[in-house]
Amino acid sequence: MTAPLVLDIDGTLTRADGEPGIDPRVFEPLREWPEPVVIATGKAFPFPVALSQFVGLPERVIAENGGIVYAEGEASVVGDRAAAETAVASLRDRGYDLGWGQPDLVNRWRETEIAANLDVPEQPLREVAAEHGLEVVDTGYAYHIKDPEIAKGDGLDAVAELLGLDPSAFVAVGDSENDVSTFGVAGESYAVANADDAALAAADHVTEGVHAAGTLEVLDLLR
Ligand SMILES: O=C(O)COP(=O)(O)O
Ligand SMILES: [Mg+2]
Repeated sequence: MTAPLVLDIDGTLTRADGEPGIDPRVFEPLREWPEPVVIATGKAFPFPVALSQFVGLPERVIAENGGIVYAEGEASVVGDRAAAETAVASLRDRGYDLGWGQPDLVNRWRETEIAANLDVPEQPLREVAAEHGLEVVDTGYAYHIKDPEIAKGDGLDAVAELLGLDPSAFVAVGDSENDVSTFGVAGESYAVANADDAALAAADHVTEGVHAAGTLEVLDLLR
């Protein structure tokens, strides 16, 4: 039976062959999906909006790990970037930067948290985050310096309410620790086979395929 979907981007809609980018095989089934499709990502707000528009989906997005939620024409911004900025200032004092170079397209449009490259040493990053009451979430694509009270799962509650749906009606697919809260809110959850230990442990099911191949499996199962 089809169900509303909540889908992560990186590691989940990405190409199964290890090449960069979204797997184009997901475009058509998502565009034709008979129920709402919510994109829930750690990326800054413009990225899931653009993905939705290019695929031809109504924009229903959870961005910045729950920091920004948009659906049915309504946006809400939870939290602000200022605390993460002060943590990053401490990081710079210790001689490190965010590792993206300039211009920094990862953080340029980010409103509620800041992301660091995985090349940045983890220990000083975690120390400066903790000094400012923040956490570091490792998505396998970036370290996110964020408010521990903000999570994709709360974003799903908010989007479901805007859609007039029970959050437990959703089927979730994801690949990393930033998807664990989504798995807790959705009624059914799938980790793709490439998922990290936290996502594998939290999911109800694990797909055979990696990345988008795993997500396509879930779509086939539900149809
Ligand atoms: O932005 C990241 O680090 C990962 O993004 P994702 O939540 O879509 O996997
Ligand atoms: Mg991911």
